[in-house]
Amino acid sequence: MSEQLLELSTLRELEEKNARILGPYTLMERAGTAAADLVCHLHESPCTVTVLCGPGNNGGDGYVCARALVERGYDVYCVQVAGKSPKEGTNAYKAKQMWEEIGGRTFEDPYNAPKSQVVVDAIFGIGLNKPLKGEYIDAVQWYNEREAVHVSLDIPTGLDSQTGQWIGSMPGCRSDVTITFLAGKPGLFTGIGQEVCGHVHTDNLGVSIPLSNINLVEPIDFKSVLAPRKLISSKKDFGRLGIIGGGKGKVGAALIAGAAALRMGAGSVLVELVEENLVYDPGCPELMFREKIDFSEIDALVIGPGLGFSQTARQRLNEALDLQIPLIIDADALTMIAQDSELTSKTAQRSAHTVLTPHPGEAARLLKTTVKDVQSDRVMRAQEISVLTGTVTVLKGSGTVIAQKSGITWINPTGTAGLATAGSGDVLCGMIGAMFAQKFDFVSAILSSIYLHGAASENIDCGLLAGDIAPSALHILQNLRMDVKKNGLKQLGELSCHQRIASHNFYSA
Ligand SMILES: NC(=O)C1=CN([C@@H]2O[C@H](COP(=O)(O)OP(=O)(O)OC[C@H]3O[C@@H](n4cnc5c(N)ncnc54)[C@H](O)[C@@H]3O)[C@@H](O)[C@H]2O)[C@@H](O)CC1
Ligand SMILES: Nc1ncnc2c1ncn2[C@@H]1O[C@H](COP(=O)(O)OP(=O)(O)O)[C@@H](O)[C@H]1O
Ligand SMILES: [K+]
Repeated sequence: MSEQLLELSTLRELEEKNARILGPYTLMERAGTAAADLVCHLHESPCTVTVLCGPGNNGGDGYVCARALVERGYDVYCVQVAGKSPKEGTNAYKAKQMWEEIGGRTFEDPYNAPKSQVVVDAIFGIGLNKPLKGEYIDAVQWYNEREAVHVSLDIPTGLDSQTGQWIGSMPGCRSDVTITFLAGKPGLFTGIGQEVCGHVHTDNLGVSIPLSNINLVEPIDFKSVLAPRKLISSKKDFGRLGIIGGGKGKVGAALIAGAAALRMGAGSVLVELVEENLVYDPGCPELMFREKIDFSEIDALVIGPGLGFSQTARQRLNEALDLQIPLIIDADALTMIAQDSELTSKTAQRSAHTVLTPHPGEAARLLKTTVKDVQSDRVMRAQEISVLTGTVTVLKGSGTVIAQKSGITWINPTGTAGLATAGSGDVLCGMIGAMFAQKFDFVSAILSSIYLHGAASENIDCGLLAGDIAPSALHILQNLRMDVKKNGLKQLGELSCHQRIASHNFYSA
């Protein structure tokens, strides 16, 4: 099963329930100890560590972590940020007392702490409910400026655990690693979350986690795509994808999508260019061109890349919406739907699978709002689009959100700024189309494409060409298929490909 991401209200319920079952202080002791384990893993030989502690339970986790590290021979200092001690009688107060009982040293000003190899952010966690001010901002600045390994407990201070945005206008802590407790939170993986959390380790603190509507995409979510192909098979078995694009002067997008679809295994691809003429693409001679695709010839359709807004484009979109085959709607086709309420309701009435792949600008058009508003709560906005249009919505960007109208939602953890290059969205819709043409179940078709598209950019943050993405995604897919063939599906649940790449990169640095 993939990793569950819990919303704030569920986390609070879980916290209360387990405090009743286990006793109020147990989870804090487990969280702080898990954090100490992680620090020891990151820096095996004892070193100097400074822990910034806030006034609440996040700070309490920090004091426990500090004590556990001293017990293992580390030289540890705590900073009571803003001079605020935890309230008497709270768990955090108890944690601080136990820290003092072992002779732990606490400063009020982080600048008095000695140079440290590891700095720990235990200022605020999920309880932050208003913008940081005064000495809290100073402490965050101190943290970010240290030349050290940066570790956040539960969530980087300042980040909204739901939305992945800073609370208020001031930026918060930026970390190399975040150890998050009980379960992941959506905000760690979307918006600026992915950038400021570093690698995220989840520790469930020995507690069983309830099923959630929000999950992280992992290879186990698309196991049907990971089965090897049968030896005896023909191109017909892998379906025929149609792609409609090619508005005036915009031929490239449909060709990029078509080439990506072939790479990802579509048996064949037909391209229709509504306002341009091409009989042959020298860059990808495998593509076949049709003046007008006969819809009875195809198994799935992508419409939108470079489509333009001509009368023909609009008419083809209208016809496409009537089809009873999977439909992937991208780019200009999304804008047309956003601007025409009849097209929107026609989209919502479709009975076959429909996938919308808006970037934040297109999402804003669909919801008649601003890009800023879309980015302020990506999970919520993706869910709103999927309810409005009755589709699966893929809200692209760092931490792509995939929302079904039933409310089931995923966040994709793969991808880098290397994907911020012309045509990478065209590649994605071609990849999704290819998976539908091959008749994988719709969840696997969508999640595999998004995951592999992102993973193809791993370790590359610039200079990637759109045309590089699908070959690299295919390589990763082949490796995953080989892994599954050799070791079975079980190991996928234990360690995702992304985690494997990520942990390898970080720990080997
Ligand atoms: N949920 C759970 O079951 C567990 C929670 N634990 C820790 O507890 C944390 C949550 O603890 P809390 O609810 O005490 O919250 P925090 O420690 O995040 O915040 C503490 C308090 O600070 C105040 N505050 C909020 N924003 C502020 C601001 N801008 N300036 C000044 N004060 C502000 C609030 O009154 C809040 O209650 C988690 O993030 C996690 O680290 C762990 O101990 C393990 C178990
Ligand atoms: N910084 C980033 N981190 C992760 N993924 C990104 C980033 N920037 C872009 N992407 C991905 O690249 C693709 C860009 O799509 P889109 O904006 O439609 O581009 P284009 O119109 O050029 O094809 C999307 O899949 C998006 O999720
Ligand atoms: K924190």
